[in-house]
Amino acid sequence: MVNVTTERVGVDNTTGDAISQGTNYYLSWRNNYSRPCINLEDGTPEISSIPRYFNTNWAEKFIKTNNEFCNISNEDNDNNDKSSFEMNNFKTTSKLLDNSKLADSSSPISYTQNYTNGYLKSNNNSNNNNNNNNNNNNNNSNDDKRPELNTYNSNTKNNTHYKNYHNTGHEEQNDNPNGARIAYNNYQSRSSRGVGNTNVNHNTGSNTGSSSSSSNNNNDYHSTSGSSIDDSSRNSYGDSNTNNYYYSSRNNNYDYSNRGSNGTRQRGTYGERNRNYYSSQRFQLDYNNSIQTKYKCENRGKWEDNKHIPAKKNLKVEKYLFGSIDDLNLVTTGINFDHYDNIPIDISGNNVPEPITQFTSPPLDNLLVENIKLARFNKPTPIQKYSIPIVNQGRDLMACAQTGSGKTDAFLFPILSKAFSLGPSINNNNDNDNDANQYNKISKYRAKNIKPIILILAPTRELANQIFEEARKFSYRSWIRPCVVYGGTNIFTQMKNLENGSQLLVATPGRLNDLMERGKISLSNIKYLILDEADRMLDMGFELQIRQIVEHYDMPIATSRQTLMFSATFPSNIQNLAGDFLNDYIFLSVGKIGSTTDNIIQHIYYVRQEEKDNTLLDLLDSKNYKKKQTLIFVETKRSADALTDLLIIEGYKATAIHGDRTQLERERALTAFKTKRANVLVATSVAARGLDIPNVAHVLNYDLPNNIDDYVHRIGRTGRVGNIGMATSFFNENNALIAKRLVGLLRETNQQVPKFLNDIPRNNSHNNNSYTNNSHNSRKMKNSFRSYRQQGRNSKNHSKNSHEGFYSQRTLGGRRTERERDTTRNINPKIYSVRPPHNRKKKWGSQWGDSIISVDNQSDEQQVWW
Ligand SMILES: Nc1ncnc2c1ncn2[C@@H]1O[C@H](COP(=O)(O)OP(=O)(O)OP(=O)(O)O)[C@@H](O)[C@H]1O
Repeated sequence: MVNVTTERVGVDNTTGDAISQGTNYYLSWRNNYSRPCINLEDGTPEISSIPRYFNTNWAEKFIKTNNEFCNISNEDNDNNDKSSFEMNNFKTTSKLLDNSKLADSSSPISYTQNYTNGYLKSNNNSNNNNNNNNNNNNNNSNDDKRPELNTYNSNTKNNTHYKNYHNTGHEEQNDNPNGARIAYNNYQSRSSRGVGNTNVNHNTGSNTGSSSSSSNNNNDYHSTSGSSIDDSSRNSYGDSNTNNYYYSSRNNNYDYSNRGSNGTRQRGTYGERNRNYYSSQRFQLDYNNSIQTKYKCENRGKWEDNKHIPAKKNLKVEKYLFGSIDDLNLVTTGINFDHYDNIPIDISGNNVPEPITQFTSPPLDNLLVENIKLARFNKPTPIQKYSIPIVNQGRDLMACAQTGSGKTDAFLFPILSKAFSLGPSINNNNDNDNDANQYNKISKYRAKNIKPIILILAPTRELANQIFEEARKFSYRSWIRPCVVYGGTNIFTQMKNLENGSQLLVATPGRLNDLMERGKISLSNIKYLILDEADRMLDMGFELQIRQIVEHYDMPIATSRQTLMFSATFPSNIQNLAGDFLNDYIFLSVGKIGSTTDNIIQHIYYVRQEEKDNTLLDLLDSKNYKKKQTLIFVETKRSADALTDLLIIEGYKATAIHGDRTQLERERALTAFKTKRANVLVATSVAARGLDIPNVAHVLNYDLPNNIDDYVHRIGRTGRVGNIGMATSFFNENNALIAKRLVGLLRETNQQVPKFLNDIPRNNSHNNNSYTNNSHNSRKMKNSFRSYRQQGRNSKNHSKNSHEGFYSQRTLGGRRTERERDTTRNINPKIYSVRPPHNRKKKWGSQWGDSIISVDNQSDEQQVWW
């Protein structure tokens, strides 16, 4: 049963009067409590039961047809009205408004992308009845449904409102025009048990005084507390929580206990998650600001009469782009920066030019050198020394250099410098036109002025964004306008932004293909094609998409463009494949291919699967790691959430980034970590490559990857540009496949190799199947692990930081008591974002659950979205 049903009723969009069916404008609400606001039979309002404001104001707003979008407001409501409703931005597909389905509790409501920023308020005593009625319904409701309307109605009790309420379980950026009244609530919206919701008031603080504020609000923490309440008996908690954080914690605890041990974390998640919404208001603001600035903070030069005319300096923009010297957000070079000069260089190809030693003009453009100074780069890194003259000479390049050694600028500097001095040169090459099929012609025709000359492709959204930011920095004052397009964000906004022209486009392959299919961009003018993380871009996951971009559309052929590929790892099979896209290229490798920098101190600990949590907590509390910015890698999205929950419960400022979070959440999490508002970032492999996060002191592989290259990229998030970093990995039987390569890598970089890794039979770890197939070796390996485990158990005083193993003090001495945990929580009540557990997806319908890929070792573009 559902409690509120909707049905189409014609409404005059200027007067708000209900009119007969057949108009373009529909709106419909009534609750099934047989007090219809609107007579559904003939579409006319029943004046007696329709609140006045429904007639006067709602149509002033935007009420759109076909059940897609309604924006209803009762701004005239003077709060004395009974049964007042207010809803904003209610968007749904037609099925939601199918009355018969809604009325039928046994048939799941199957709609897609149902999205509401709903806002509902009711001050009517009689709604209490309604509410009770709803409670029953809610209790009986089927979890397989997404009970938007249940939830609405369950909240028709006194003084409740929702803001930015997203029914389908995904957080969404709210573009609710109500400004300050925006707040978030996700979890309740999914709860069909909505009684607890009735006392929730989601208040941002800025909400005070708005007509939507109700009596029991005006405190950030109140919303926190209420939001995790799950049954009616807790309403009183909700009430008393109004202004008190502590109670909110108690509510969460209460939930935990009710859920049993397994549910503890889940409820924790909900609770924390809601807290996050409010504590993260600032994140949201930051995000909005940055989006706005992203498009506004420009200072463009011109290309006129075949001359580059740089724009005047703008100190504000300069500060925004280059930061100040004490800016936390900047990565600064470390004490070992000069050691880069000692790394051996391997270079092959015809006519290799001499490396440069300084950033000077020539060979670089004057403006670029000025910008490099603004970025406070004193001298080039080895990869930059070589790549700048190579690209200047017009050569293709396949380059491999250690993580954090400045590869991004190694391709940006020379291409920007060339673009600054050469200007836009329209590609008149007809070869490509001959190849162009009908589709391409259409594409060219429609893609009027969006013809970038530089295209940079990256595997993840965050990396694409980062490269864009770097390009924006170094194209300051120039005629080049960088743009970025990636999935998970509004494609129309991106298209609109592109319409202002873009000479340098950074993209993830999926989104670029999408835009190409829509004919929004033409690649006919591309002079430089760059694949960052090239080995990843050419492996099985992306190769097809890259081929599509390079070969299917109107991009000039390899001889008519310059192609550059960069990565820290380059397996030889991928090198061969890369040859397809390159023309007479130079191969450059700084240091050993696929190796890591010895600025990273690597520890490998033997940790049994079931001891990982405790060991992690011990580690994070230990002297060497305490309060350091720590990036933790796990294998799956689910475990990322679970671990983040645990850390939050234990009082750490933790947040998570993985492919199941919305882009907004991902960006917020990253911002929180970068600005040290969160000290721990739990990530899947989606954050393994390319991300340049300042001050990551410690990378922790809670789960080791199966592939050594992934390991190299992951630990490469620390120890960048000459800084010292620390990487710790938990190793156990599950990681046998990586053991041999790991030992090799540790030796190569002069790290201590733990005995248990040495003990693993040689031929086991490098062949994927040997561990399982070769029973002799398999037994040998198991024995070796067993004796090792035994040794750990017997030795309670085992050194915590021994290279041989890490035995959790918690495991040896017992877990922390509940009280200890509470203490931590109260001392450190600031909680950061996590996403609710994934099982909710399964809960909410097979259409979601079916499409979820649980192992997140894939990048964005590969993930299946609902
Ligand atoms: N010449 C330089 N002097 C000082 N800092 C530099 C220099 N070149 C680059 N950097 C800075 O070094 C940091 C790391 O650079 P970048 O992200 O390009 O590394 P990378 O080699 O691409 O790493 P990864 O392999 O992880 O992608 C950035 O913050 C960048 O601004």
